[in-house]
Amino acid sequence: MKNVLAFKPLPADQLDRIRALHRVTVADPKVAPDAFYAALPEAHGLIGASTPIDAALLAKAPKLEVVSSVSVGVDNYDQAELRRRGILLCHTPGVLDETVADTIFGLLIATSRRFVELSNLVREGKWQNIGEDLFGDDVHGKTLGLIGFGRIGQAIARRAALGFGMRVLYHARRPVDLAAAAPDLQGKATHTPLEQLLPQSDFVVAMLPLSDATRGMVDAKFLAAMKRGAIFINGGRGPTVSEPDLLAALDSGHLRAAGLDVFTKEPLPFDSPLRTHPRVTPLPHIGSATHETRHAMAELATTNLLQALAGERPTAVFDTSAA
Ligand SMILES: NC(=O)C1=CN([C@@H]2O[C@H](COP(=O)(O)OP(=O)(O)OC[C@H]3O[C@@H](n4cnc5c(N)ncnc54)[C@H](OP(=O)(O)O)[C@@H]3O)[C@@H](O)[C@H]2O)C=CC1
Ligand SMILES: O=CC(=O)O
Repeated sequence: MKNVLAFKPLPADQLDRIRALHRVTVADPKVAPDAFYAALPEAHGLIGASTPIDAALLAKAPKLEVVSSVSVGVDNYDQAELRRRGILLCHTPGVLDETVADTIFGLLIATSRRFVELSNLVREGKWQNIGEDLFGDDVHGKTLGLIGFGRIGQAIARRAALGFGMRVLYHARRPVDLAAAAPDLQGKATHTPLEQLLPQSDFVVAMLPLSDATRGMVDAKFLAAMKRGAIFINGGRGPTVSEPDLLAALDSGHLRAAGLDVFTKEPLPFDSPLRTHPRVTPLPHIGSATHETRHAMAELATTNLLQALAGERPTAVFDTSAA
């Protein structure tokens, strides 16, 4: 029997799976720091999400064998330190792709058709004639530029190309072998250099992991290269975008709107201009937040944890060798 520290609450059925084999403490360091730090020195496994796990914290956990994240993105963890210590890092790729792609498509439609602004008109009792000044723009038939074309990017491309008749261009460091990875997208998504993708796209969606290479990638130069009147959506990680540069591009009228599920600082600070900007649709990082998908993520994270603690190779280990 080993010691597991859940740093976020887990669904009851997944906690039961762990409790059948191990001792479990549930303590979120932001909510119950005393209980969390009391359990840390004896913990063999950590499971949870959205909490930075840095070298100082890891130093207080000498027995740790595995960190199992209920997320696909693992930028919150000190990967180099985990690798140095030989601690496995596990995550939840694949099970959330369709749900996140739905969220991103919701943002495409909400921004282009001005859902929030027009819904507020109704709520405020200001619905009169809907004249040209309140019209939106079509989504179907337009050009989508995807920055990041991994599991989730491809699920977004599928909706765009097969459902909405959009032309799909994508940027990633390497072209994807569509015949092997996504045969249904063959001939429907084109690997395109950034400098050609940006001026052609009516919508640019960033679906990037956060790394040294992607931090600040969407900056003034990137935004200036976008087509005038285009819409920018960020579903990856906040720090891949320079928020001041994005605000400047919106305020100058160069960009028509932005849809943002992720921010440099989360929760979004109350004084952030992005919170109330009339042409920004902000969401509270809910890409994967459905009952079904959050449960599937917790289930995969639990499986990863139990496999690691049993000395087996977990289903979804994140490769920290590049850290
Ligand atoms: N908003 C939300 O709730 C959610 C957000 N996310 C975020 O989305 C990210 C992507 O998830 P997923 O699709 O599963 O990840 P994948 O690893 O499958 O895809 C990542 C993509 O980004 C590309 N990429 C990586 N680095 C660069 C770079 N420097 N320049 C250009 N392209 C790059 C990769 O291609 P290549 O390596 O060839 O460059 C690949 O196409 C997660 O890491 C997470 O941060 C995930 C889930 C939910
Ligand atoms: O942002 C969410 C994730 O799974 O990564």
